[in-house]
Amino acid sequence: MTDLRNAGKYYWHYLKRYWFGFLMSIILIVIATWCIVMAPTYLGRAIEDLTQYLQQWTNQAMRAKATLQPFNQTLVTYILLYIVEAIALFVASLILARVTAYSTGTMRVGLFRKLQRMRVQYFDTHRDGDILARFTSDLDNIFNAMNQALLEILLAVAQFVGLLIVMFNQNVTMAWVTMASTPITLILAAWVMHKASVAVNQQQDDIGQLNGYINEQVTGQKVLITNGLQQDSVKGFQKYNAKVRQSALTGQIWSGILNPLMQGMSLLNTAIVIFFGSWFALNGNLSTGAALALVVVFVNYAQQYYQPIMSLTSLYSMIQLAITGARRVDEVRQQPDEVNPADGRALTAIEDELKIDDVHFSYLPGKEILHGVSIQVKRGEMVALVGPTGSGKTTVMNLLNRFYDVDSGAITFDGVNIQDFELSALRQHVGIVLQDPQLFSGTIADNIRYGEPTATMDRVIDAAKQANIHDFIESLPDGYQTQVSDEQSVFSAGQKQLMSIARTILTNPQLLILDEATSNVDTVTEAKIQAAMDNVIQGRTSFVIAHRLKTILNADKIVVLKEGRIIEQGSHPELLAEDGFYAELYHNQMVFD
Ligand SMILES: Nc1ncnc2c1ncn2[C@@H]1O[C@H](COP(=O)(O)OP(=O)(O)OP(=O)(O)O)[C@@H](O)[C@H]1O
Repeated sequence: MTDLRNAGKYYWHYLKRYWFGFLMSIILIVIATWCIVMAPTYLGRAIEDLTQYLQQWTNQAMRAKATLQPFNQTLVTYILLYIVEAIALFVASLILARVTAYSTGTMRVGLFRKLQRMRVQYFDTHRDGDILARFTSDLDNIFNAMNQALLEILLAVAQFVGLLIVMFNQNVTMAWVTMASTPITLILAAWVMHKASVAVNQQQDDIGQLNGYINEQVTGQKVLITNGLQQDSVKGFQKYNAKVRQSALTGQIWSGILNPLMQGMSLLNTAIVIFFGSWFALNGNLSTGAALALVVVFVNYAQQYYQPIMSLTSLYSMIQLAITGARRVDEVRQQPDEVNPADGRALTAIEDELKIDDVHFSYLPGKEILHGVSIQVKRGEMVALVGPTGSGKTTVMNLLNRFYDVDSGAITFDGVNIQDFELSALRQHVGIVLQDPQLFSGTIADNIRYGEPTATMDRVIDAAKQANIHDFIESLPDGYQTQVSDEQSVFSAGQKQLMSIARTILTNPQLLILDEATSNVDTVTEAKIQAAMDNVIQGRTSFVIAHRLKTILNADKIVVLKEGRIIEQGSHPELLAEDGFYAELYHNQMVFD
């Protein structure tokens, strides 16, 4: 029920933008419904007219007065009602198709915009495939249901209300008889629908997990091949697939029961109406024609009465998928946005110093990762973060540009808490070169100017030169205009790293964070990356997460992290003299190098 209410709110949020079209289609649907529910009364009247005509015609004295004119008139009205109904429904369906296309289009854009505003935490804790499933299967389910079911739902509701009004207008007792089976029908329907909705919810979540698994296995294909895990991968897939199959089957069975059940109830209801109608006709003081007409009209109503219920139940699995889709898409919509201060301060430069002051941080409540980390960096200095895996180096980086916010303590630029800066200004001045660089579809030039799309070609080339990748780009047949998504252009990890360094150089950040690549690159590329990093670091305040210590010997300060605590801090010679953890790490690495 909560799902239904939330889905209603979700749909209304988008439909109300197209209220005029929506209103027009509702008006047309009301007109069509009026025609549908009025038609049986004209049928009844035609029967009465015909009976009267036959009675007069069979009576010699009255035969001269017998005329078919009223019967013909009623019949023409009856036919006209169906023509108007057909036209009104056709136009309503055209308008609704347009409303659906536009509102689902807006939903897709809304979801994508939301993804761009959300906190990194969401992406860290949800699998890519599951996020993708919300764009694909969930939004498709919403679109299909709106396209095919919206008209039916509106029509069913209008028809139901219209029918009640007309029935009670015609004959109150017979109206109650027609409605007699409703409570038991509703109880049965609610029970089956509840069972189906549980299964359909499960089905969509299982599909999300299956997509997550496929995504993971496709991305990690090389790891699978090198470890000979293809068979295990298929087994894993079969496990997830079996879950989807099972929940889809359960959902289909429960949804499938609903329609035959309602058909059965409709037949039962018609039988009740015929039985009571005949009894009522025989025992009442109606003329034969009126009694006959009453039974025919209410048998017609009894069938119409269940029609809205049946059309809703036949669409039930589609509607349930759309309700579940709305829940899953709305779940994303409800996620908190990144926190941007109301009157954020502008950030133009780090003039003096950057300070990480007694920072405590946990990704998950109760599981602290950083326990009181303090680092002070003067403008233009280079700080290297070293430490065993899982010691918290990346976490410090995540806090510096507010991927996450500290639990306590503060990070300040020239004494101003970074949480007080305008978020976009902060991000603009904190450049990050990630371990695993990402290229986007477009040309190499587009990729280098990704952070500053208006940069001139001269600046792009200059950045590429500083990043030691210009010669390579020039050697390509299309140079800077080479499409990176082209199947012909597959770049090595080192080349991607260099392009990503060029991209960062172009944005000219005040603070630079380099997550040193751990991937194995050849020694020539390694030297190029090192030179590019030296270029980009030159004169800039920078944090380097170092895995190979020989790359950070010149750092102004080396900070050694272990289990989220700083255990040593100083320059390379100072730390060697201390002969502690760093010295041991260094000597061990030197042996291997
Ligand atoms: N998004 C997250 N949610 C929960 N815990 C996380 C998350 N990211 C990292 N952690 C945990 O935080 C701790 C520190 O991780 P972090 O990535 O900062 O280490 P690191 O020093 O950069 O390691 P490495 O050298 O392997 O990259 C680890 O125990 C890790 O499991």
